[in-house]
Amino acid sequence: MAHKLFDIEALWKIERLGAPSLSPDGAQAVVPVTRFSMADNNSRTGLWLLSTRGGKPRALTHGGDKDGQPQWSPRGDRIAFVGKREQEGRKDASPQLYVIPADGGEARRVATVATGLEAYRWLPDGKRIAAVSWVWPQLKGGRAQAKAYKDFSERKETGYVTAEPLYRFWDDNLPQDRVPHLHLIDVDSGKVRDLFEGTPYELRRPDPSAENFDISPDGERIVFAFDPAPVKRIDGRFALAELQLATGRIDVIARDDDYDFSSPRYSPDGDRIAFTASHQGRKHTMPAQLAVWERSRPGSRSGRWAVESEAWDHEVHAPLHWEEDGQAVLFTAEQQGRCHLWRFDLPDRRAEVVLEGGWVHGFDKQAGTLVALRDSASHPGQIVACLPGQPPRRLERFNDALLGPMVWGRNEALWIDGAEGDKVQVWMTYPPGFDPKKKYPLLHLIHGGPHTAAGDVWHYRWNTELFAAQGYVVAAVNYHGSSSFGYAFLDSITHRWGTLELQDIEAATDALLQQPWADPARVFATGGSYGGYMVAWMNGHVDPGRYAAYVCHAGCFDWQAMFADDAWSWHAKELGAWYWDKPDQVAAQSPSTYAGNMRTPTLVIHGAKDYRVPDAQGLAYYNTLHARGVDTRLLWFPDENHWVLKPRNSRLWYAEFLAWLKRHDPAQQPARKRRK
Ligand SMILES: CSCC[C@H](NC=O)C(=O)N[C@@H](CC(C)C)C(=O)N[C@@H](Cc1ccccc1)C(=O)O
Repeated sequence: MAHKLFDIEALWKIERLGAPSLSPDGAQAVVPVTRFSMADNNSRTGLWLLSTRGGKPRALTHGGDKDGQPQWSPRGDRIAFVGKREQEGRKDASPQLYVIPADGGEARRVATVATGLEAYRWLPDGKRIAAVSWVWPQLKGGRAQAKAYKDFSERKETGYVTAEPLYRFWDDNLPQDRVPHLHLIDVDSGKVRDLFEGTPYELRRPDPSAENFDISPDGERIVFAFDPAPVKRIDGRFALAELQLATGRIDVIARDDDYDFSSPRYSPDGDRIAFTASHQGRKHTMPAQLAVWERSRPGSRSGRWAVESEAWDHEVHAPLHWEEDGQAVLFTAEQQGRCHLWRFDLPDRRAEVVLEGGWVHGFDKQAGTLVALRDSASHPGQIVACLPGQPPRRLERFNDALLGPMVWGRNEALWIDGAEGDKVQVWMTYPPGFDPKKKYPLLHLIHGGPHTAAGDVWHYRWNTELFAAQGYVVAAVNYHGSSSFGYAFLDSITHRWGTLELQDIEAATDALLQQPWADPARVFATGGSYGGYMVAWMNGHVDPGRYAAYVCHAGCFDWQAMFADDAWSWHAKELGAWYWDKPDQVAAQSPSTYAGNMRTPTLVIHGAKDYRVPDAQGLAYYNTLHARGVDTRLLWFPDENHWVLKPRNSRLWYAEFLAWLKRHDPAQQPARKRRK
């Protein structure tokens, strides 16, 4: 068999799988599968059925181009999903809810909601669905909403007016006069009722998802997380409320102004609610922990809550999933650059790994069968099933024919001595056929966050295998501040951004340059977002010549100007000051302050739709380097956000990135230039 090197064309041919939903008997999973076209520069998502008992995957939907969020009905006869389709001559202007028989057939639009539908959950009777739609809260009835939506869509003005502190998020201009309400939809008649109409309640505005609410097993109540503050901010502290479906009555059941609550899930008997609680009053960096609210007595509207995982130094990720016996909760959590699926035993307050990562991104469990979406640094997402007493087994081979003939680089985690005398983890990917007796260039990929982690995970935008296939030894340092190494490590950089992280990256460079394969003239550092901040910081702090070139993608350059972004209050907490109170403290943590030292060639990349790190940051850095006569180049995307997501733009991104490294790699210069 001919061996091929992994490249950008192959990367975009990968079929990307989404989170699975299981049938109630656990026999089948439904998953969204997205295929991209480099030629057409777009993607289509369809739904596939995978048997957990054996048998080939079957395509369930064909009609739409973005069929997502599939969920099996409680009786197992139907599958709901959200799509934008054309049916009976009517094309959806906004995403709508569809149902399709689980054994195949035609999908049917359940209802037409002018304001569109997003996240949803089935009610246990299988006849109703609770779904989120953004509505004008002062209006009453679907007709008034539809008229307002039509007027808004057809208006000729493009300007937005707002007095909100949270008016955009990532790349989304949050619809300033609309708020996310829960609606109840009758699946047969298509009748829709706004459950929050006439109340002050709304779901969370940034990305309202199905994690924000849950339906009781008897179908009589809905618990949801809401922000009790009259003015909604990005760092709101959420409480829990319960709605009685029969009467519409809403009771606040858990509120503590020191805590932020999220992701409530009813226990199988409906008398307890698991949720995540982050002790924001103690510090803004506090992780989400597992908490449980317990009803005072069956049927009661009052209860008490407690944090259950306080002694377990891990952040709990939603979704939460109760085990059938009500004794334990499943969720994912990171540990040392991996993300496993855990089972947290409530009586013992003890966590154990149920499915190891790589990285577990989504899962479901029904009737004793578990399915999960899992990837690693050496393969993209795969669906695996765990049947009782059996090892995990793959349910599909979507990408095997494409990726099987490729030669892959080896991945491993090393530990080095980093800042503060701490051991620091470095994820390495070596070029295919790596020979330690030969010389190789070293490429740092510096992760963002800062409170995220590089790890055993498949990345489409910073793909370590793709860079390794180009001959680089790739190093991704989990510097101080990274998640997955405990709270003290994560919080260690607060109010002193840049310092410990730089020591860790430099310590990794020192340690790797000791290796016989490392070529000291061919060391590069690149990063995105907070990783982009770090390479700009390095340009101002590290002697020129140590790194041959940098690549700064969506990097933060000046924290005062970063006040224009969507998360402005969060930076002030991380930096330790508002810029008007302690301008020196903020300036001391800004790369722009050290511009006078910057001499290393830098490729600057930014997207104009980036509201998280506005493109003025990248442009200011690029202009600064020009003004200083430093070799620089700008790759600017008018239509991309914080992340470059379109196939053609991604191909351009990788091409420019690699060309920049090559241009500054002494071993890749024409012989005449090298002799000079
Ligand atoms: C409430 S704001 C949370 C900020 C978040 N940090 C997480 O640790 C974040 O957006 N960080 C940016 C940089 C920041 C503007 C200084 C960042 O580095 N983003 C990274 C990492 C990331 C990925 C996914 C979700 C959140 C962060 C990136 O976009 O790649």
